[in-house]
Amino acid sequence: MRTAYDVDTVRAAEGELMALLPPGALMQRAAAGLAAACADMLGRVYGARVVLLVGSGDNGGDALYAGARLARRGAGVGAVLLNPDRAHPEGLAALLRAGGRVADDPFEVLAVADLVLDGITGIGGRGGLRPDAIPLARAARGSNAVVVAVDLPSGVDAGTGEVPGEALRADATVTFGAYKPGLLIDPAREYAGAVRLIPIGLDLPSVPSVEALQHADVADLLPTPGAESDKYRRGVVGIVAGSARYPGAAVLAVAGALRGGAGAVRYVGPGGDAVIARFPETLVSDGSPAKAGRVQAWVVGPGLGDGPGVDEVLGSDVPVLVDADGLRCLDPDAVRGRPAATLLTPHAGEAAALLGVPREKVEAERLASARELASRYGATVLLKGSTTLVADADGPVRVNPTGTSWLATAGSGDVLSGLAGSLLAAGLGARDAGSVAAYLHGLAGRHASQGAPATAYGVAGAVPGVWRDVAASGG
Ligand SMILES: NC(=O)C1=CN([C@@H]2O[C@H](COP(=O)(O)OP(=O)(O)OC[C@H]3O[C@@H](n4cnc5c(N)ncnc54)[C@H](OP(=O)(O)O)[C@@H]3O)[C@@H](O)[C@H]2O)[C@@H](O)CC1
Ligand SMILES: Nc1ncnc2c1ncn2[C@@H]1O[C@H](COP(=O)(O)OP(=O)(O)O)[C@@H](O)[C@H]1O
Ligand SMILES: [K+]
Repeated sequence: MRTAYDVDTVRAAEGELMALLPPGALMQRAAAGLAAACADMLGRVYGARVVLLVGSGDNGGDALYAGARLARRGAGVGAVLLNPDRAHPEGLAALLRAGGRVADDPFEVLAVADLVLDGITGIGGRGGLRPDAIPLARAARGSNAVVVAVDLPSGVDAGTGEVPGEALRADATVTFGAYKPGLLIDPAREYAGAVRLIPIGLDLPSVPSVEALQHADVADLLPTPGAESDKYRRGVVGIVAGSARYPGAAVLAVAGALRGGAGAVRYVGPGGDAVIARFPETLVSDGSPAKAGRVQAWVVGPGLGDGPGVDEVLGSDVPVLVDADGLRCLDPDAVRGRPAATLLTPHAGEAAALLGVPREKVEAERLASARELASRYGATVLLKGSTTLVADADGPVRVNPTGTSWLATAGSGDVLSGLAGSLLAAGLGARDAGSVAAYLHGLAGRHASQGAPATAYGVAGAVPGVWRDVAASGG
């Protein structure tokens, strides 16, 4: 599991450790790791031209000490001090002793730099870049240099992944002690580039604020039939989806559900013929969900239009996943009062409609939006998009790292809902079902696409191969 901690937790852990160590030791650990990472990226340090963007806090101190280490190895290091009177004094002295210097003309050195270290702000930054830093960040981005953010790209919000103004775009981020949520959640994640974690010995709590499943975690959660399993014991998932206008959504949701580990898939709705034509193993009916037979979980909504079934399914006593058209006019009280888990799977537009805010606000504030929805509905919320989040009202939020923007194709959300519903029927809790489904779906998107446009149907077809790969990594 990859874990990320909010700023207060990181500061508390740093404080405890600092009390046990000689002054400055922690910053030296950070700077040593940072300098080593920069040396890797440069390949050859001797003769390399390195520019440090130095703010007024300890983030700038890290950059100055790392710059001193690179200068001692023969790099030409120039520091651009955003606030010369407040630059970290010991760090600046170390740089000057090592042969580094303060740059006279920032834009001149940035234009020819091989590597730029962004030490403007770290976890102490508030708001976006200030006006004096904006042209420097742009010049760094516009140069041929590798741009490396120290701890965080300056201007992003460490705790939430929000980018409140302009921020520095890095090729890589070297972060200290722990991932911060902003390094995993968009839009900030995009500014961070490839993230490298330098351990500095922090003692962190067992419960993080954000976590991301990795192969081995997913392998442990995948349902696997045992000797005594039969199709009912493996779980039956019911799919209420599709309409005369959107018959394909029924096929795609079933396609996902058949790959999600349930022992059987029941389809209820007007798309039975289309479903059977593609998937003869589906149990289809066109009556009401209650008459379709027992299921262990329902999926309701993909391509449903104004079709019936949402209220009836919500009235059942099994876990329910609500997606797409099922999310329109969803009554918080009806969801909150349910005796079993409810998993809502909106994209940003649907989440915005539920929250009564513009879509842009949800996209800018993904973590807060998912949490707010989860709390309003007393449900688990899977907020789709470039980074998919799975949130309950409290506890760690899961962020999915596997997706690809090729998944932004019509119908891929239908496949995801079937997949997640099937995992619910197989017995996973809502948080696990949502995050495992997002993980497999993201990888399946990559396999189906391989850098070219993918179809939603192709994504569903790629799930078994991904499942095998992931299962093989389990203990
Ligand atoms: N603690 C430790 O043990 C370790 C900490 N480590 C390192 O310390 C970093 C945290 O350092 P920090 O607390 O000094 O804060 P930091 O991020 O440098 O920024 C604060 C300064 O920036 C300013 N400022 C604020 N917003 C701004 C803006 N938008 N644009 C421009 N300026 C802005 C604000 O000043 P103001 O002008 O607001 O008075 C303040 O002076 C952490 O990220 C890691 O790199 C590592 O060495 C490991 C050990
Ligand atoms: N830029 C992106 N990067 C990664 N994944 C994305 C991106 N945009 C969309 N996705 C994923 O693609 C799927 C689209 O789902 P959805 O918006 O419901 O589409 P549809 O309604 O057409 O099925 C979701 O799983 C979402 O997370
Ligand atoms: K920084």
